[in-house]
Amino acid sequence: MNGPVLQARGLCYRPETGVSLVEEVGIDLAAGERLAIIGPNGAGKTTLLRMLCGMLRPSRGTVSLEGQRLDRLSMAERARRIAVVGQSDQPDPRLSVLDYVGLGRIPHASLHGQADERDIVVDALGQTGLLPLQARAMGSLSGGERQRAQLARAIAQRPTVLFLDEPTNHLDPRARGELLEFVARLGIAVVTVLHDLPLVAPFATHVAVMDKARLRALGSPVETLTPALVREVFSIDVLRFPHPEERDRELTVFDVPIRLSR
Ligand SMILES: Nc1ncnc2c1ncn2[C@@H]1O[C@H](COP(=O)(O)OP(=O)(O)OP(=O)(O)O)[C@@H](O)[C@H]1O
Repeated sequence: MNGPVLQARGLCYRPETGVSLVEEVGIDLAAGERLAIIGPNGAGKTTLLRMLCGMLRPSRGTVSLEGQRLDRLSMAERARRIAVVGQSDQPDPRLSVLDYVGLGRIPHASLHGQADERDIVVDALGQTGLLPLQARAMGSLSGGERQRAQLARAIAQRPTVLFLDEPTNHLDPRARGELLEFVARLGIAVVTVLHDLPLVAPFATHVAVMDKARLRALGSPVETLTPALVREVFSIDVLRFPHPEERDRELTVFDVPIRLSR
């Protein structure tokens, strides 16, 4: 399809009591595009993500999935087309990794044969490197392994749009890059909250910069991660240098000052 797979118009969220947490956000995402939502703590990133994936009803505005209003789709239809890996997901610690990843197939259960279902689950385990751990209990996994299992469950869902909230939490630096590379290779539309600024440009095709409940900028990484905007929103400097060994690469340094008095 040519139009956006995910479209948001005039999204606002204001709890019954209190100030607005998200104001007037509009977003278009086409198939295969990857949107990183960045911004300081408390800027409204997770609130925006939760509205985009249908977990939170906007106070105003609409979200559409492949041209259909999200709030008019049945729960089953949403579950077939949207997968979410949230920050506070608490997988049942007694489930085996295999059974947990298999939960991703529940929305599709009546549509395929048992053998196909099992192949899809095994494929998701294989893609995330979890085949050797498939018999382990979820409660016995390390933070990084659990993160991968959650991603495997989401992949097994075969969604149109994948939503991730800080997916690189709990992962070491190398694993962070590998996870995002893997997600990018899926080729589907992805929306992720990301705190790892150095990984934003290599991963995302689009960046939404949230600050104080508002969309401060929306565009490509080059358009949005400018030194002026990064300084204004995050209060840190961003510096770019030619890579000393690879001629076509630039190194970007986010200069986070830790000044200890002696
Ligand atoms: N239901 C709610 N009622 C009142 N305030 C809320 C509610 N949900 C979130 N907040 C507040 O709204 C602000 C934005 O929260 P949100 O989780 O969207 O921020 P965030 O940008 O994802 O932050 P972080 O980077 O710290 O995870 C925070 O100050 C949070 O405490």
